[in-house]
Amino acid sequence: MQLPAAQVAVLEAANADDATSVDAIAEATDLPPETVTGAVFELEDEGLVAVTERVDETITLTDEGAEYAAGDLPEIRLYEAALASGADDEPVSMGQVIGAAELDGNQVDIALSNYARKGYGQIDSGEITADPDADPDADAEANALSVLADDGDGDGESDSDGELAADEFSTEIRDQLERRGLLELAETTVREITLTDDGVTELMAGLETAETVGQVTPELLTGGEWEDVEFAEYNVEADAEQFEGGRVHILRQTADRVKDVLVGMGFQEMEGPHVDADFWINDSLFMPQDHPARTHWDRFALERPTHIDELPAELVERVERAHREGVGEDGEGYHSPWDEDFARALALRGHTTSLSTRYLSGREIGEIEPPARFFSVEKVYRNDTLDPTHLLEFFQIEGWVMAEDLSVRDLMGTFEEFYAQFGIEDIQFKPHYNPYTEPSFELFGTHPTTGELVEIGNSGIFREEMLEPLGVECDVMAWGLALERLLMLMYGFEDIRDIHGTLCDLELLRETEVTY
Ligand SMILES: N[C@@H](Cc1ccccc1)C(=O)O
Repeated sequence: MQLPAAQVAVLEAANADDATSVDAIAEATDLPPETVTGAVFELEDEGLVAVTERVDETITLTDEGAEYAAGDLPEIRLYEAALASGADDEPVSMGQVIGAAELDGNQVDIALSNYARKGYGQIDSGEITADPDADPDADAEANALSVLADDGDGDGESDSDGELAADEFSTEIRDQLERRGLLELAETTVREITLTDDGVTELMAGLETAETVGQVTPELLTGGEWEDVEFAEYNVEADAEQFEGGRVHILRQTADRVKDVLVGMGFQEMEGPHVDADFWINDSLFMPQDHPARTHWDRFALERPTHIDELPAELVERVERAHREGVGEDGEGYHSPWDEDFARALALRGHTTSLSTRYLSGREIGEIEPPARFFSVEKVYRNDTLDPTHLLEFFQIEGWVMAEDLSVRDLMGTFEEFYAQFGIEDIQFKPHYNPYTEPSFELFGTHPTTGELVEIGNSGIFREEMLEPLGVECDVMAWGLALERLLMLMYGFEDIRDIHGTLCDLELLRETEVTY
């Protein structure tokens, strides 16, 4: 019988009396396990081998688990230090015992949260006692860790007796250690094969290797050889190693989706600099120069160059006048200093409303006639403190609508229409204050898992004091929404750092489907 090389090798390595695992065959034949698995399925189809499958659970120590297996669990170190300082007699100060146990950082928390649970003693108002009868040698978790560490190759089988290490301690202990992040459980499918009677017969009759081709190469094609060779068949059902390919980050995918939605609602995209003059970021928005958001604590200034070369002189003059005197008959300015040099300072933009003022001023694409709608989905930078809902940079969904007569109903209706496209139907509004809008509203949505209200944006109708110097004569309603917060509402994660930075949740990034 003629068979492809891999199948011949597998048949020769298999046996009629004992089941042989795919891994053992791979080792014996020097073929990759995927190739062996493929060949095994082919041979099973041909009736030459019988295949059995079972799911094995393997246990591996994490780095932290291995560290404790080699040394001691933090709670045991705490207990031993407590004993050594006489805490079995009378309570001793926690600080002293922690120091003596040489526990650092989060190991202190780990020790404290397991100490009383395991009966090593009590911790109460800064003092610790040690139970003289507790026995670290009988600590089931420590013993399970050392069984696993002895296993050496970490394949979940103890080397000495070939039995599963998992059987040597209870599932409660195993689950506890998994919760503590000291071990990882994984399931693998083990396939074993035996030769069938037909398989034995064919083997005895002698096998020949058929020259099959697994891959089409340029040489095969150009030389015309492809016409004569026999191609190996694909088995699309065979297990294969899983490769995690690159993919577009869900934040970027959602940004693209937001752009599609806004374009669908008739908006045009704005573009502009990440580093801009304070004039465009703040002054042209009627933001007083002594506003707290303009202090060096909040903004990322530029060291080189520090100032923009040029600002439109006439516009600067009008903006300055609005700041000093206000606009219109009853107008009131800020009565505070206004300095052009301050307006020329460069910084990373803290909002993309700088793009809106650039476009509204007519400097970007010329005078804009109503009705008009513009948007951007771009990065902004703020010197905030990092926490679960704040990053130093985030994406803002900026937008504005220019028309003759706009009201708060138009603003709210636009948000309802926009968010509904992402399945968010319960937007709430709260009156707010911005120097450049009147009225102003903050937007809130409900977090899908915690049920908490999450601030998702800020909006309003631009004031006369801002629009008049820019030369805009009709109404403009505008907003800045946080893309990351929209994502939180869509996918239910609670910490923005799950999708950003070194602590991000890779599984979430790999598996989340951006649907709309
Ligand atoms: N610039 C505001 C958003 C906003 C834009 C336009 C009008 C009103 C509000 C912010 O960053 O929070």
